[in-house]
Amino acid sequence: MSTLVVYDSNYGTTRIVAEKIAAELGEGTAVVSVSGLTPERLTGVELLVVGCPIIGWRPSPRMQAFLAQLGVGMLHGVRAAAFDTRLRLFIHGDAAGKISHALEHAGAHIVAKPHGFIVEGREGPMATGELDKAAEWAGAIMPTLRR
Ligand SMILES: Cc1cc2nc3c(=O)[nH]c(=O)nc-3n(C[C@H](O)[C@H](O)[C@H](O)COP(=O)(O)O)c2cc1C
Repeated sequence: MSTLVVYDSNYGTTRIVAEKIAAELGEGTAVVSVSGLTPERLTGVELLVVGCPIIGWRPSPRMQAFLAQLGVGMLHGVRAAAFDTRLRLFIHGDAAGKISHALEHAGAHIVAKPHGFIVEGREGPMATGELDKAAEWAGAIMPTLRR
């Protein structure tokens, strides 16, 4: 299966989560930054996982710009899931849900509930146990692919 993890990251924390998820999804899973990425890179991808930090209660600007390039139906036949990294705030906003919605709008079949992983501070690191949760979240995607 052709699997791609696309991430955005300002301080490197979300990249670490993306790499953890990719490792869980199996050998051969590619991990790419959203910077400079064009939708053409998604051609042939069967499983797409997308994640970024929450910035100002929504997906990071680079991720928003990428998602805006996805045309309706462009992800038809692609299975997809989304995550974000966020602070432990009372009002933290959301990126994972919004990414998931955008992927679905582009035609993807969503295979996991959007999930937010907690960072300790703006520049990271991940809060204790959150990388394990990321691995668990990714691991739960695999059985859905056999359906
Ligand atoms: C300008 C700015 C705005 C942010 N806004 C939010 C926010 O609205 N909600 C939240 O939970 N975290 C917010 N954060 C914290 C980021 O989510 C955090 O920096 C990110 O998870 C770290 O991941 P990274 O190392 O991949 O950049 C903000 C961070 C920055 C720099």
